[in-house]
Amino acid sequence: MMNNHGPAISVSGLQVVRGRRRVIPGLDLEVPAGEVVGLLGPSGSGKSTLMRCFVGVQVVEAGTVTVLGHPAGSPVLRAEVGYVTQSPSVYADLSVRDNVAYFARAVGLRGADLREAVDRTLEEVDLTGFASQLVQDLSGGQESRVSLAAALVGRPTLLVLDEPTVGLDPVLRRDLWDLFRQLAERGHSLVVSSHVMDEAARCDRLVLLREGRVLADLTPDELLSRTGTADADAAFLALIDAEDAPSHERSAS
Ligand SMILES: Nc1ncnc2c1ncn2[C@@H]1O[C@H](COP(=O)(O)OP(=O)(O)OP(=O)(O)O)[C@@H](O)[C@H]1O
Repeated sequence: MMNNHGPAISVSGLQVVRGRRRVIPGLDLEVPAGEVVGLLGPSGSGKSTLMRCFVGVQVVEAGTVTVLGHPAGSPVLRAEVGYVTQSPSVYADLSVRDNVAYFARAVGLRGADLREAVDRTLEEVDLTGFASQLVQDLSGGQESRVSLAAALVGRPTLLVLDEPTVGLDPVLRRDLWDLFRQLAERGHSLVVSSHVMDEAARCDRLVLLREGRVLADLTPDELLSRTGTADADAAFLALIDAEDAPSHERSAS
């Protein structure tokens, strides 16, 4: 794991144009190291685009994105940043184990270290019983866990996970969030996007995006106390309503 004493990610003056739309008009953000940071926001608010900037696969119009002290996408970050997109990124005609072993090899693991890392990771994503099955014969939720295992196996310093719990049942979702927590306790940094507001409570920090802007950057407790609501869904709606209210109403409340 890379030694880095600064923030996991630092974004300054970021602007992104996709198609003909300025989908991120100017964004500043600091993601602390060693925490689980939830990236939340409505569909189209820019979560995936921002994650693409973190991993250096998005063309940016202006601004800087610094990851573990290096420009996003630098070759030195290749084994340090794990990224799981919304669409599966594994090989359908290989077995679960061969897929995970392939990604382990790609980050330099060999021999007994490789076997141990693959076994441990399959266990963590609850796929040990499916190790020899071809990916094309798995369910959607199982396949997305193979993608997660592929990103996890090299124990990257930073994990960027785009909606990793979509399509999973409540037990698996809970187990994965427990795993994210354990990884953060061991010093890894995680950025996890989600539509599911009840997952917000499991994060150390929340970044709420709206139309490519940071609407709020706070802890789950701060979110609830600032909005006076009982759950993250209601809190998010309250923040949006507050932003949309005419300014005289906002200052009166
Ligand atoms: N390839 C593309 N070309 C043009 N516009 C795009 C492209 N991909 C995304 N966009 C636009 O960029 C904006 C942000 O999209 P993005 O996928 O980052 O949002 P999101 O918050 O991840 O959404 P969701 O939760 O639905 O996945 C949207 O307005 C979307 O229409």
